Amino acid sequence: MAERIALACEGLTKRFGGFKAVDNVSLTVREGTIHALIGPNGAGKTTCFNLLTKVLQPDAGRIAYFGRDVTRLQQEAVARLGMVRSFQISAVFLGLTALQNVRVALLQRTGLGPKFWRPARAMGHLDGEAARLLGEVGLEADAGTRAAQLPYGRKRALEIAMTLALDPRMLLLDEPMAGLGQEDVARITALIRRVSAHRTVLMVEHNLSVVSELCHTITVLARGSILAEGDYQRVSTDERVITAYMGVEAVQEAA
Ligand SMILES: Nc1ncnc2c1ncn2[C@@H]1O[C@H](COP(=O)(O)OP(=O)(O)OP(=O)(O)O)[C@@H](O)[C@H]1O
Repeated sequence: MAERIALACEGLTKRFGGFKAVDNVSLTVREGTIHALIGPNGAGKTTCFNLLTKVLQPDAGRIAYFGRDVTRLQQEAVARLGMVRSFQISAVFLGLTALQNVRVALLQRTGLGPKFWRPARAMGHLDGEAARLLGEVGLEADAGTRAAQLPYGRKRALEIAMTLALDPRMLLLDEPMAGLGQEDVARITALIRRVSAHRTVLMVEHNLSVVSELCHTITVLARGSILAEGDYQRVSTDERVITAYMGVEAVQEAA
């Protein structure tokens, strides 16, 4: 069977004033793979990710999701097509329990988001599904715990459960390991691998050992352009990639 392309962009460009933060980037994310966007600081990863996730509009280029042109669609519209950017920890309601937070995300999927201040009884039918999603991320025992009380790694897992509540076919994760300690990194790595079964994942990630362990394809950006692409073995031995990373380190050391 022919391999399908989940997400593709062509000639993606974004300027801030006269500066091109993303310069003519074309990449394809194959269905069912975990694909990473890496690169030294200031490479344009976040800008590129924000373009792909519809937070920013490109100045040039086009984006296709499963063959459909989504370049001009809003974030909510692409989410309805199954392309979902992860909830940020800041989007978690700290005063609500883990279960209630997932319920809020489920309401968003059903289009009832803005009306979620409704009697608890009226939302009870969502609790089964919310509990199942908490189980999927290993938080079943924390269903009744207020999000404020959850340790950071568990908040990250809750964030993933809330993202899964939107029933994504493709997950877009923005630095999922940021701020996590060693043990949590291992847990969240395993969790992403688990939830990526039957889904496609694109992630921006600084932690290269996680990238090497988890990702099938890696796109390396530097100065807004693609420097190299391939599996970890290939990109990590690419002279241009080594120079790009070392160059930045050398500049930082000298500063
Ligand atoms: N809103 C903006 N206005 C002006 N310049 C911006 C803006 N956003 C990003 N830039 C610039 O674009 C370049 C790429 O930034 P971006 O945040 O995309 O890089 P990055 O690879 O994600 O970096 P980091 O790893 O440090 O997060 C940087 O030089 C940055 O200063």
